[in-house]
Amino acid sequence: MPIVMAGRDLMACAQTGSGKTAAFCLPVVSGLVAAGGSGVGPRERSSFNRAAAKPRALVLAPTRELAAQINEEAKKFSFQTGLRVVVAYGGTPMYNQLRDLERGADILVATPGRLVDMVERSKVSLEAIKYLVMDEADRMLDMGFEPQIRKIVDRMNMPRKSVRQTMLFSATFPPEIQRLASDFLSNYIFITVGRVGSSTDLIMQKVKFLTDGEKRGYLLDLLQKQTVGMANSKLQQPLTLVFVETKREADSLMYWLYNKGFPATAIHGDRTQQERESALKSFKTGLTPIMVATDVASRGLDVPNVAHVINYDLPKSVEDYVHRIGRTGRAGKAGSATAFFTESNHSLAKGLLELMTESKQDVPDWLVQYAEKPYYRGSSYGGRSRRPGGAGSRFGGRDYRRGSDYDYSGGGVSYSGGGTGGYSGGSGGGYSGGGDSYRASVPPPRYYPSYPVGTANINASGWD
Ligand SMILES: Nc1ncnc2c1ncn2[C@@H]1O[C@H](COP(=O)(O)OP(=O)(O)OP(=O)(O)O)[C@@H](O)[C@H]1O
Repeated sequence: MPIVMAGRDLMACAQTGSGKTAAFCLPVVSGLVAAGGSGVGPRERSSFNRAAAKPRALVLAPTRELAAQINEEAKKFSFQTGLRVVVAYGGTPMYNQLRDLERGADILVATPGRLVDMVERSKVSLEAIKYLVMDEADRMLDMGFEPQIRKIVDRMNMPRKSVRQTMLFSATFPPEIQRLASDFLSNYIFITVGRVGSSTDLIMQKVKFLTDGEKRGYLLDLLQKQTVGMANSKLQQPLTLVFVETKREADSLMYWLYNKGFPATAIHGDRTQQERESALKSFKTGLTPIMVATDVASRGLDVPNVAHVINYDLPKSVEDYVHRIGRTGRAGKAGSATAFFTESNHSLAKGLLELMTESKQDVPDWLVQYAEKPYYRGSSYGGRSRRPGGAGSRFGGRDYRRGSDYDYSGGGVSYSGGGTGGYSGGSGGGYSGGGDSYRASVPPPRYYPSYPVGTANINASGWD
């Protein structure tokens, strides 16, 4: 927050569920209010003589549900400030969103596709953007989203990077994505809580070796074991999120579970937006305490009290695994995660082993053996991710501008100031950027909390 409030660009990496939303919402709201929030964002007549909203802050998110969630949070944070927060995402008719925009927008939360559409229709102008936030920034910039993001940032009249302030947030930041992301940032500070891409050790991780044919039976066992009897003698499932690879499998598993007596719903990209939202709602409220999901639900979603994340199919990269299991163990609460590992997940073994070891989990011997066995990279490379398995480079995955490890001995917050100028933190001094890299001989100033105040037991000791 102090870095953003000091006007610096920022690449920030902190574990899932540690409160990144507040970390960007509060300083943005504060900055807009300080700049004289009018309550209605400035607007102008476009060439079609229609009002174009000119938000001063833009928050981009990769999924519609996440955009909706950030919108809700941003509204809370700007309560009684007079600022208007508006959301724009696809899958729903544009009409209501446009009506909302017509009343002005100070903060616009959007998914990239719908935003491009609105800018092209002259409903939104990006020329007044002062703050640009990319949540889940590595996903925003991976192969799927990069062209749209470049279009929004470079070719839609947005102020250039030294004029606007740009902030990227995620729990994971592979070096390749950091390199790409730095195109959008100017003289930025990179701050991490814990190691880049690590998971919180509030999550108890287990991994089970299975064949594809054994998965359903084992899933049923797990669900039966965790079913608890309630006082009114009804059986109750704790909230359980089951990740699968394909949309078809999500539907098929949902029906199968339902027929076995487990109330389940499904969320994936082939369902209508209305179906997606009602699935999420019925999961959140516990009506269907089991939700089968594809990666559309892997990032950012904050459902309180998810007790168990099951990776029925493991994802292609360790980064995706970190985000998926991060749907539990949020805001200081404990959670558990079970992964079904099959022969075809070989490429993930090394990264998974490193992650589990680092977060002090019990690692089965067979996983160690798999991690040591060579595998053929070509066939296991999975579409979207830039790297197979994510193995290896994750732990080199700190600030890519630095050649070597720069974690402080305390293991908590690390940061490095880029470029010139640097940032002069408040009390205790200790940090002034100036130059490409900074290796502290003193702990950072108290100015940098290691994790949100009031959140307990998050795995980042820091100096606070
Ligand atoms: N200081 C705090 N004290 C207690 N709870 C907090 C605090 N900050 C955030 N929270 C709560 O923690 C939860 C997780 O926050 P948030 O969704 O912002 O996490 P995140 O870091 O963005 O996670 P992800 O990487 O999964 O997107 C939310 O329910 C939020 O309300």
